[in-house]
Amino acid sequence: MRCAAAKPGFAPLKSRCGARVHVPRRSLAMLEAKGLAAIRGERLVFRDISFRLERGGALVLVGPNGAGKSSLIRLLAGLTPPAAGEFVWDGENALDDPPLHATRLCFVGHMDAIKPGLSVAENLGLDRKRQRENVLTALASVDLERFADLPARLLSSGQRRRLALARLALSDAPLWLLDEPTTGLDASSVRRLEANIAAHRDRGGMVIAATHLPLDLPGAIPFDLAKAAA
Ligand SMILES: Nc1ncnc2c1ncn2[C@@H]1O[C@H](COP(=O)(O)OP(=O)(O)OP(=O)(O)O)[C@@H](O)[C@H]1O
Repeated sequence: MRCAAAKPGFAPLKSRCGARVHVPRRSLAMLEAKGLAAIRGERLVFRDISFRLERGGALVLVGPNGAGKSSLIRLLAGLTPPAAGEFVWDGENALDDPPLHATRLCFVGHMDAIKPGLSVAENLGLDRKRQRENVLTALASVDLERFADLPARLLSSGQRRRLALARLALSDAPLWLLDEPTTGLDASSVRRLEANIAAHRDRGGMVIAATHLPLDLPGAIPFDLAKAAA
C-alpha cells in the first residue's frame, strides 16, 4: 500500500474521494459502538449494539437475511444516522464530523459501483489523479492486472467484485467496512481477500465485515445481529 511520507505523530489518510489528509495517530487507536439502534422504513431493525475494536481488530457480522448487517455497516459508514446510541472514534463521536469520518474508512458495499464504459484501470482513477503503477499494484492485489485496459463491462460478476475490492489497496483508511465482500468470488479470490485483510490488520488497520460465507479472519470477534434484532 502506498503511504505518504511519515509525519511524526500523524498518519496519512485518503478520503473516499482520494484526497490525502493527515490525522493524529491517536485517531487510529480504537472505535466503539455504544447502544446503537437503527430504524429502516419506520421499523426498528436492531437496538443496543455495543462493541469495541482496537488497532488490528476485526469484527464479523453474521445473522439471517434482514437482521440488519447492511444497515449497521451503512450506519458505521456515516451513510444513515443512528436512531439511538453513539459511534465513538478515539473518544469522540465519529459521526459528528462527516467529512473527517469519510477519511477514516473505505466502504465496499453490495453494489460494485463500476462504470461499464470505462476501462478496468480507469475505474480505479487512472487518468484522473492516480499513476498507472499504483493502479496496477491495486489490480494485482485482486489478480486483475492483465485486464487493466479492458472495458469494465466485459468483466464477469466475480471479476467486477474483485475490481470493487481493489479499491481497498488504494486506500490508506484505517477502517475497512465490507458488506458481503466474498459474494461471487472463487476460492482463490477469497484467500487473496483474506490475505489482504490480514496485511491491513498487521499495519494496525481494522475491519468490519458482514458475511453469510466463511471468511477466515484470525482472532475476529463474531457478532450475531440476530441477537440484537428488535
Ligand atoms: N431503504 C430501506 N427502506 C426500508 N426498509 C429497509 C431499507 N433497507 C433495509 N430495510 C429493511 O431493514 C431490515 C434490515 O435490512 P438489512 O439489509 O440491513 O439486512 P441484512 O442483515 O443485511 O440482510 P441480508 O443478509 O439479506 O443482506 C430489513 O427488514 C429490510 O427490509
